[in-house]
Amino acid sequence: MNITDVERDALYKVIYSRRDVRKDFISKAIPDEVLARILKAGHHAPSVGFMQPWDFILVTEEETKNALKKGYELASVESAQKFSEEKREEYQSFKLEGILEAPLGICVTCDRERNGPVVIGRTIKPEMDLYSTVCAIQNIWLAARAENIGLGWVSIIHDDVLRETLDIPDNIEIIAYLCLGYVSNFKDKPELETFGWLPRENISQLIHKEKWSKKA
Ligand SMILES: Cc1cc2c(cc1C)N(C[C@H](O)[C@H](O)[C@H](O)COP(=O)(O)O)c1[nH]c(=O)[nH]c(=O)c1N2
Repeated sequence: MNITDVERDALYKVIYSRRDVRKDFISKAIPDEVLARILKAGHHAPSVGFMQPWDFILVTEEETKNALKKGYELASVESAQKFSEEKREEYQSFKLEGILEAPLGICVTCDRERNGPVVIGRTIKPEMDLYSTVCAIQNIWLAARAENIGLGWVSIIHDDVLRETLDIPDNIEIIAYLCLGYVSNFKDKPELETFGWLPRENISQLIHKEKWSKKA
């Protein structure tokens, strides 16, 4: 099956216009069939040895979100201490989660024992199952954008808060908590770029020819 030029352009449009979204969520519910498409896109990600180690916990209840938001707030205070004094205030001014505002949360986990213990491609680098799960997350992120749904990744929260609140067994690795919902707009650039926190790296500085020491 060939991809047409129009289809190719649509894919790049989705890639370049995807954003990490933490605000501007609107109250429109995500229809079940749309969510099913997004999750199926995640489930069709590549995975080491076709291990498919992921699970998706869907969070919609206010009480659950409130518990996670509390966890975020504690972790955010803890995180702020790690920044230099001059950066701290700016860090604290950023909105880095949309746990309560987003209608849907998805916790993505990795079952490190699934289809194991010996998995093709994971014998030498066991962490490949974690990376596979991140591939699923990227598919979800892009599929959500293609559905005009914003998604924000919240990693400023301790695993034990997610584990206890969502009843996740000890042998299951927690990879991400994602906040999803329709939004009033998608920004053109990463917020951290707009606010001058960091610029986008120059890609030519990241491409090496044959050896690390030789830049393209
Ligand atoms: C693994 C991981 C973890 C996080 C993120 C991303 C990824 C990949 N990002 C989003 C991140 O800040 C964002 O992707 C970059 O700033 C680039 O912006 P766009 O995603 O292009 O909009 C993110 N953002 C945020 O506000 N709170 C967070 O806890 C996190 N955590």
